[in-house]
Amino acid sequence: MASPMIYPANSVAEVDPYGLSGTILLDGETLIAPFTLSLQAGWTALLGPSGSGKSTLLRLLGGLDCEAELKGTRRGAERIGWMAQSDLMQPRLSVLQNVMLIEMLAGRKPDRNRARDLLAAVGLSGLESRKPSALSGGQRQRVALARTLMSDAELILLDEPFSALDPATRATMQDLAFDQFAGRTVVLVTHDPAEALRLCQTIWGLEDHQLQPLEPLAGTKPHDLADPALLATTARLLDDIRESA
Ligand SMILES: Nc1ncnc2c1ncn2[C@@H]1O[C@H](COP(=O)(O)OP(=O)(O)OP(=O)(O)O)[C@@H](O)[C@H]1O
Repeated sequence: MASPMIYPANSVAEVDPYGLSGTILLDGETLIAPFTLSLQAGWTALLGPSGSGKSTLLRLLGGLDCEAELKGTRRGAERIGWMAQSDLMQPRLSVLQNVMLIEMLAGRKPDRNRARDLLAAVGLSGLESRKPSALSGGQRQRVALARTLMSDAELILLDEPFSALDPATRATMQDLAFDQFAGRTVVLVTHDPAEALRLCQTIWGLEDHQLQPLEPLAGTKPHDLADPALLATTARLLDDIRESA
């Protein structure tokens, strides 16, 4: 039998470095009641209905500007990889320049070959010189994903990154992101129970101002789309969500 892993008490912060705890207030009212969110390497989902506060929680975790206020503590990263719900495309820049934008803004020399490779990986080869206005919504979302994949930050925050994609492309992009972000700490905001179960080792449900742990699906991620356990657990989770709505 393998001996248990023992961490010295003062190394806890290294093991579990990111998190958020406290209460989130919006206009003086409780948006999210007292909670503790502690993040480990790997994928964590924030699942919940529209307006429950998922994006707000993600923004606060990233230390980004927000209407809401955290009464509590944040353990964030110095640098984050951030994919917003809106694609944040710069309309005057080409697709390729948009993929390299974060590096350019940070004054780093962008890796043009990597940006091209990532555009190919998201299925957009040949569109490098187009302007964002000449792309479909799903194509724009894939440009935004390629831009986030350029990040070498340890903490990656994804706000509904696959929402505009057709089911086949969505699964391919989920697999790509899962592969590319291996070893990092990823927080995924989603409405989709199947997406959360397929990718995430930890799932938090946000509803009625409460953040509560939900049971993830055991086994190696990402789960096959046709995995019977994934289908059955998704159906059960959807039923639970509909019952509590
Ligand atoms: N800029 C803002 N000013 C005032 N209230 C805001 C602002 N942005 C969001 N809110 C409010 O904060 C609450 C939480 O919004 P948030 O965007 O975090 O929810 P969400 O769960 O991410 O929703 P969705 O799934 O629809 O994106 C909502 O009641 C929303 O109306």
